[in-house]
Parts: sequence; structure tokens; C-alpha cells
Amino acid sequence: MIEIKEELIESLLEEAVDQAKSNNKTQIISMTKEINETNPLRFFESAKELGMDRTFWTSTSEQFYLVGVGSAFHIGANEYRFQNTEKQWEKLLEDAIIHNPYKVPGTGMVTMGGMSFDPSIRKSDLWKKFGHSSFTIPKFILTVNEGKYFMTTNVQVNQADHSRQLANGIKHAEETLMSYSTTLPAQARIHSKNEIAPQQWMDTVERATEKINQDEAEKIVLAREVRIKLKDDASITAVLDQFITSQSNSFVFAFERDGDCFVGASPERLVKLKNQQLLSTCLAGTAPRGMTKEEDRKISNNLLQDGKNRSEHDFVVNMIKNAMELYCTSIQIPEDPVIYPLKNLQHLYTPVTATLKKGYSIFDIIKQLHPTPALGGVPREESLKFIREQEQLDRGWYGAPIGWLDSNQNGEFAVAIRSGLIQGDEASLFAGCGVVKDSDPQAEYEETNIKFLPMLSVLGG
Ligand SMILES: C=C(O[C@@H]1C=C(C(=O)O)C=C[C@H]1O)C(=O)O
Ligand SMILES: [Mg+2]
Repeated sequence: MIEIKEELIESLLEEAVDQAKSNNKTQIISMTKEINETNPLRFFESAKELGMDRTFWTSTSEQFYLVGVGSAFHIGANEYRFQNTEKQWEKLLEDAIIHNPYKVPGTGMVTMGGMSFDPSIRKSDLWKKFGHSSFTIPKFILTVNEGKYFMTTNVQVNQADHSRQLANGIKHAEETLMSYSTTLPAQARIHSKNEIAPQQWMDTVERATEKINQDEAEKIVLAREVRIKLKDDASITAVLDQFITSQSNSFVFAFERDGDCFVGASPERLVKLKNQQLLSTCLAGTAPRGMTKEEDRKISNNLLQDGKNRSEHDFVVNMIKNAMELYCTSIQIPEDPVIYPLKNLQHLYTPVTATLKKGYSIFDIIKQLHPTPALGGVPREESLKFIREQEQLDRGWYGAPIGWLDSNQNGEFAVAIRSGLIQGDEASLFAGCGVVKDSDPQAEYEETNIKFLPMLSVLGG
């Protein structure tokens, strides 16, 4: 059941070629059709055949997937990256021919991408393939939304192109993407694990606590890195497969850039926008899961009442509340947090809902929110300065906004935690924690250890 017939595709492409000729420049065209049930992970795996970078996004609490293949158009930005990205995206939408008979979020023209945590930092070699802001409009996107399946094809058409040839090329690529095998690859196992300077990291936590006790800051989030060597090249499909089955309440994502892949399963929503309705999340304060139901409930109750964790959490709530007041009306935030249970740990969680004021976009919100005190600190500039000077690593895209947007103003961004950069048979994993006045370096170290568990376990550790 392919709803747009081949002839329609060809005539849309013909229209694009004519446009390109009359404007004397390339024309971007986006065509969405409904397709039969398609397995997102197998689609992702088949895309390897095409040798293009892939992008994956799902929310494990919903039936929603986006799988992007290749890049028909790239939006990069260094300075003023939020404004620049938004400007380029809007221009693209204005110029594009968009054929999308569906009103479903995640269909039509969609861009997927992310940013680095801190654009003022000179990129290290590790992150050289990941720009400070890098969004793609994939050549092909599979969208799964509430039991319906859609395929969008985005093409840049030149004056000299022939619609028949373009249509044949698309048909051929689609056949490859749909001709998936029934078995998914197995995961490689971990060969060795190298914690980068744990003692030095605990010393940095100590210094952050001293700074806070001298009233120079209130909260500083510090991250550390674990370097992994695998016995074989990692299978990104296997990583995603295991995340999807094991990490409920999470955003499972993968962004490939020239073979390197940033993956993770983040429980932290930054912002979701659907029909002008905003949803954001305050997530901070952490405890392990109990071995039994009873023990688990005891840990949850302690976490809810623990002053140190509550203060980590409240900094985030206050900041998000203030940020929302600038751009939103009808802001609703519960008085007290609840428990957000995950496989390996539990967090304090406060949801925020609001209505976006007319004239503002999701970019305004991201710009205002990033980094929240869940990943930066309070005050923002003081804590960022401490992180820049004292943290012994390049966070790259870890801790930064990643997500997607569609041509109907729907979109969702998560904060890229519980994540790592996979490079063939090696990987760098990242985890951090909120340091406040009564932080104990050893306890914070142990907290980061449980935050590494999701990534370690999907890498066969
Ligand atoms: C920084 C991370 O997580 C953040 C820090 C938390 C904490 O310190 O309690 C909890 C959730 C996130 O806000 C991470 O997972 O790397
Ligand atoms: Mg913490």
C-alpha cells in the first residue's frame, strides 16, 4: 500500500526540476507517503547498505520513531547557533516544495540533529566529526506514529536533473531500505575499560564543593569519561535494540557523522512542542534501585525527603520556571517532585507544562534552557567557567540538546545524557552529577558509576 503512485513522484520531481530551472538554483523537495508496517530497527540496519550516515530517535514511552538515512541538506552553525539554525531552517521551509497530505507529527519535512554542550570550547580530536550545531534533513525518513508508517523522501534537485532518473534512484534506494533481513546483528563484547583519572575527578568535586561553600556558586555539574575497547566493531543497531527493550521512559537516539556515532538512552526531556503546547522536564537528584520492592520503596522515600538531592532538583525547577515565564503562558508546575524510575537508578522528577506564546519557536526555548542546572549549574556563567577550567574532558554532544523538528512546528529535544561516542571498536562514555554544598566526592563518584551502567550494558559489558 504505497499511497503516492510512481507517476505522482515523478510529476512532483518534474515540478522541482522546472522550479530549479526558472530560479537558476537547486530546489529542495520533500514528499511524504504512507507505507506498510516497517520495522524501524531493521530499516536502520538496511540503511547501512546505502553507505550513508543514519539518525535514529524514539521515545520508549510512546509509539514514535524517526529513522533518517543520509543527508539531503545540512544545517550547520557555530556562532549564534540557535538563531542561525532557526533562520536556515525557516528559509529552507520557505523555499522547499513540501508534499505532505498528513498532519501527523514527524511527517513532512523533518530535520534531526544536535549541538555541542559548550560552543566556546575548542573541539578536541575526539569530537572532530560533530559540529557545534549540526542538523540534517535526511534523504529518507521512516516515521512511525501511533501505529501508522510513513516514508518521506527529501531531494535536492538541479536544473540539469531528469525527473525519471531521480524517481528511479529513489525507488532503488527504497527497495534496499525495505529489503531487510529478519535477524539483527549481535553485540560485540567489552575487551577493556579505562576510567579516566577518577581520583583527579574526585579532587575536582572537592574543589567545586569548596567553591560552593565560599558562596561563589550554588551547584556545579561535573562529568567524567570512561574509555572502552571492544572485541569487535560495535553494532549500533544492537545498541539501539537493547536500549529499546531495557530502558523504559527514555529517548533512545543515534546520530552518525562519517562513521562515528553518538548514541544514548536519555530519560531527560528538554522540551516537546506539539500544537503550541510545551512540555519540559526537571530531572535531577539520584538514587540506585532496590533489590526488592520493599527496599526500592524505602530508597524512593528517602530520595524524596533527602535535602541534598532536593536542593539539586530545586535549582533545576526554579531555573526552568523562570525561563518559561519569558516565552509561555499557563505554566503549570507541581509543588513537589515525584520518583522517575529507570532500570538502573531513580531520579526526582517534576514535569512542566505551558503554552508557547505566539511569535516564539522551540529554538527560543532551547536557547533559554540550555544548559539547565541539571547539566551546567547555578549561577550558569560561574558554573560553566568552572567546568571549562576544571573538567578534564571535552563533553562534545554529551549533555547538550538533541532532537528533531518538523515543518508543522512540532518537535522534541532531549538532553543527551546516558550516552557515548562510538568509534568502530572503541567508545567514550560520559556521566556526570550535580555537585552542591554537601556533596561527598566518593558518593558522587559512585553515583556516576550507576549512570554509566546503561551504556556499559548495551556494549556487552
Ligand atoms: C549529568 C547527568 O545526569 C544529571 C544529574 C543528576 C544528578 O546529579 O542527580 C540526575 C539527572 C541529570 O540531571 C548524567 O547522567 O550524566
Ligand atoms: Mg546527583
